[in-house]
Amino acid sequence: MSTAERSILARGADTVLDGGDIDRLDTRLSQALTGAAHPVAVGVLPFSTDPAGGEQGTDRAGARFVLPRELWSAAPAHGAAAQRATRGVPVPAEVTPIPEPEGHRAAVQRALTALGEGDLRKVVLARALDISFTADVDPACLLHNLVRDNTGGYTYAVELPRPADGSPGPRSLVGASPELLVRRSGTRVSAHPHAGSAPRSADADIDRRNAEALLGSAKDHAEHAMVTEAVVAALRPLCRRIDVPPAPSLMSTSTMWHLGTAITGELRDEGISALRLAAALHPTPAVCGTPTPAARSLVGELEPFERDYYAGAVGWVDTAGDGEWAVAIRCAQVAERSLRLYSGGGIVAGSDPDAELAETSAKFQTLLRAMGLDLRL
Ligand SMILES: C=C(O[C@H]1C=CC=C(C(=O)O)[C@@H]1O)C(=O)O
Repeated sequence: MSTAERSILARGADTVLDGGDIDRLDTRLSQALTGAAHPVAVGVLPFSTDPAGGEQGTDRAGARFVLPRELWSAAPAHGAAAQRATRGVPVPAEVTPIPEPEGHRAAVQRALTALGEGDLRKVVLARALDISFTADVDPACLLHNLVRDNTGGYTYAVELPRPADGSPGPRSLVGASPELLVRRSGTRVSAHPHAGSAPRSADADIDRRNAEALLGSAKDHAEHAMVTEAVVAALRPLCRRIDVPPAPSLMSTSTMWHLGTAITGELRDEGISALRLAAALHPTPAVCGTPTPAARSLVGELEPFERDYYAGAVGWVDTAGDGEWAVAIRCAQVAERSLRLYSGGGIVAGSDPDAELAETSAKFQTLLRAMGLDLRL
């Protein structure tokens, strides 16, 4: 994982811990970290934290932690990735959107109808893009280009567990997320939810106008406020002090503008690890919706694919319980010759199906650019 502050590189596995139950994993992790070669475990959480996920014999994506054989913590990696890597990302043979653009518009329309009927106030709907290649994709090459293009945020690559269906070959999740789920350093806790989006433009005037329109959009502020409220509600009982800016700020990546709120607090109890904090917050309405159960079930009904690790979290935790977790968005699952890209957006009252489709297309560009692909979707 590479951030604006540092990069962490973990290689090889001394111990691997799999499973769905985060509380049990947290306990097993602190035991395993005692006396480990390195004081850090790196890991990935799926979108669905169903306790059966990752258990033997089930095909649900589960949490996974690795106590690495080798570990380096270094300065940000962006300087070292100045040159674009071209080998390792072959020419695509076939591109399949799931669903087709019309299907995503229809799903947004159905979500808008659902918003008008019950207590649902927001749901995040995603679509996927399957790309097959004639040769293997090198995740390291993709990671290199993502690091090069994204000097802020959290750029990551993590190996995933083998699926229970017996598919061969390694799989990994590679992405560049702007969003901090949670960071813990001693008693200090931070979260930086992002929600509300507009595309960047190469034309400086259009780019500025897009940013201004986002800052002035009541719909985007409402969409954002639901995330901030949920994050504050989850952290407040755990904190003796919590600081929340009165309004979101304009954030940017190389492809998107967002509204973001930097929340900080002071934990009451240093006994709660960064992993337990991540589990207390996940899934926020930035990736699921409000209220969570109704949104989660609508996601399951309307999205024609499993999210697996998309919209989960990627991060690390150390012996002291400190750690940093990014929301696993702007990512692709890489499996030898195939890639699945994911992109989602929040639907609230006032959302427009065409604009939502365009927003997911713009968010795909983070990965497509790193692959050197100029695909208009
Ligand atoms: C769910 C995604 O983005 C989230 C983060 C920032 C802005 C978002 C939005 O405006 O909808 C999403 O909540 C994604 O990129 O797949």
